[in-house]
Amino acid sequence: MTVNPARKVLLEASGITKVFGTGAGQVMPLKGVDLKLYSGELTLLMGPSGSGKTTLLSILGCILSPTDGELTVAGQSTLGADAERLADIRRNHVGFVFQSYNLFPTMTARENVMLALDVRSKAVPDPNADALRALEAVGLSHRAHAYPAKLSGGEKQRVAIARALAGSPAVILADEPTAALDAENGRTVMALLSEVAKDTSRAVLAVTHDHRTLPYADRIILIDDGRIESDERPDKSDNGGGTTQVHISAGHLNGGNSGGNGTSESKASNGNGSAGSASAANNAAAAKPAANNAQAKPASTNGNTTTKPNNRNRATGRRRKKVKHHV
Ligand SMILES: Nc1ncnc2c1ncn2[C@@H]1O[C@H](COP(=O)(O)OP(=O)(O)OP(=O)(O)O)[C@@H](O)[C@H]1O
Repeated sequence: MTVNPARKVLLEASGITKVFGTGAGQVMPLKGVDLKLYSGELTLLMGPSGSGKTTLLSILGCILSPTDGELTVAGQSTLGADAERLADIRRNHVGFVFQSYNLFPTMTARENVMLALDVRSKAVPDPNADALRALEAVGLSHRAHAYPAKLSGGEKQRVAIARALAGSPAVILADEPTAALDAENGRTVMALLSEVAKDTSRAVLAVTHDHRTLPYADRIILIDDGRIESDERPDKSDNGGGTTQVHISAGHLNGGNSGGNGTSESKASNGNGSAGSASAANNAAAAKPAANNAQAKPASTNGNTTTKPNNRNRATGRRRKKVKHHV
């Protein structure tokens, strides 16, 4: 696959290590990760359970600090940053999308998006108009006044993407964005993320176990035991029949799916995966940053984990993730 020579590095991680605990209970989920995310690209991060994906995503999103190594997001180094500075970088430069959507149930789609604008620290003259533009960008302006309970799973995830886009962060990080969705909605959401990633001022990284996401990737990174094992740009070729073949030479794509050792080839169909909204995705750039520094947290979770017993996602049967939730 050809690489756009004009692409910019929007996130750079160098020598990232992470240690949890001490003594006999110590674990090191990341062992020196170097990674750059470029503008205009959708990158997938895949790997076996426990390989460090969530920990890495949390560090890249300035939720966790690395034990060692340096992270630069949109030109801002986090080296030596205290919690407040990290939060500031996160609020202004990172948008998150979670598998469980994390919408406030008592707020409409528009209000959920406006809330994200509130946490950005630049002023927005008309947050209402900006929120509506972000919803238009994901094809949901007609659902602006609907409450989450009245939205389908796919619509909820599209609202979550609008929320992530609000304020035009440089980096969008998605944690298993299709895991709770059926095939059609999963394709719609991936097509939308793929469109979102085409913006030349934005990079998108999605952690996923879902092989249905492969056709949308510009780049696939495999992590295993805290180290990057491979970093490839899939050979995307459309056979003309609406099926995109994605070829990657990774031996352990994880999730119990690809199987085999040594080289394997993953193929996935994207069908016609139309994101009715996708063409307008760039318009989300119009959703401008806003005023106060308040950290919005989902009321239902108090900003923390939503992991529940037997709370498994529809596509993989895996337990829902435990990454802290930030708007
Ligand atoms: N807060 C923590 N304290 C101690 N150990 C942790 C903590 N968070 C993660 N770990 C450990 O770090 C390792 C990597 O975990 P991580 O959640 O990053 O993996 P993952 O690739 O996201 O896994 P999965 O696909 O199952 O979600 C695991 O061994 C996990 O138990």
